[in-house]
Amino acid sequence: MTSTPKTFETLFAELKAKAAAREPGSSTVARLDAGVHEIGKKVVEEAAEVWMAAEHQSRDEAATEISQLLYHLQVMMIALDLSLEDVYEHL
Ligand SMILES: N=c1c2ncn([C@@H]3O[C@H](COP(=O)(O)OP(=O)(O)OP(=O)(O)O)[C@@H](O)[C@H]3O)c2ncn1[C@@H]1O[C@H](COP(=O)(O)O)[C@@H](O)[C@H]1O
Repeated sequence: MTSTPKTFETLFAELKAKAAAREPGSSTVARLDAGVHEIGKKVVEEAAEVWMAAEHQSRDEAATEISQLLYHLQVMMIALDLSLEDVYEHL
């Protein structure tokens, strides 16, 4: 059985559901509990890793770092109770 590829939207729905259920063992729940300051540090760390990978590593490594940055941005959105629409309206 093949699984459906994850997208920005499906990952966000998954993270929202885990946060709402306070799923045991979820790293997302732990990051939300740590708070906006800690989430913000991860956003900055992953952004720097995107930059370094873009300049010094492979396209695949850059894609991996970009995926991690997108994840941490989504965690920040949930911490701030922002919806996808709240962000999309500024695109
Ligand atoms: N897509 C991601 C994802 N991207 C990045 N990360 C986290 O961000 C970290 C980034 O890697 P680093 O090299 O910075 O690792 P690190 O320095 O050890 O980071 P820390 O864990 O110490 O903060 C990873 O180790 C993961 O903990 C993610 N954690 C979870 N997801 C997805 O989120 C969903 C929910 O996950 P859980 O909440 O854990 O169930 C699942 O579909 C996961 O695949």
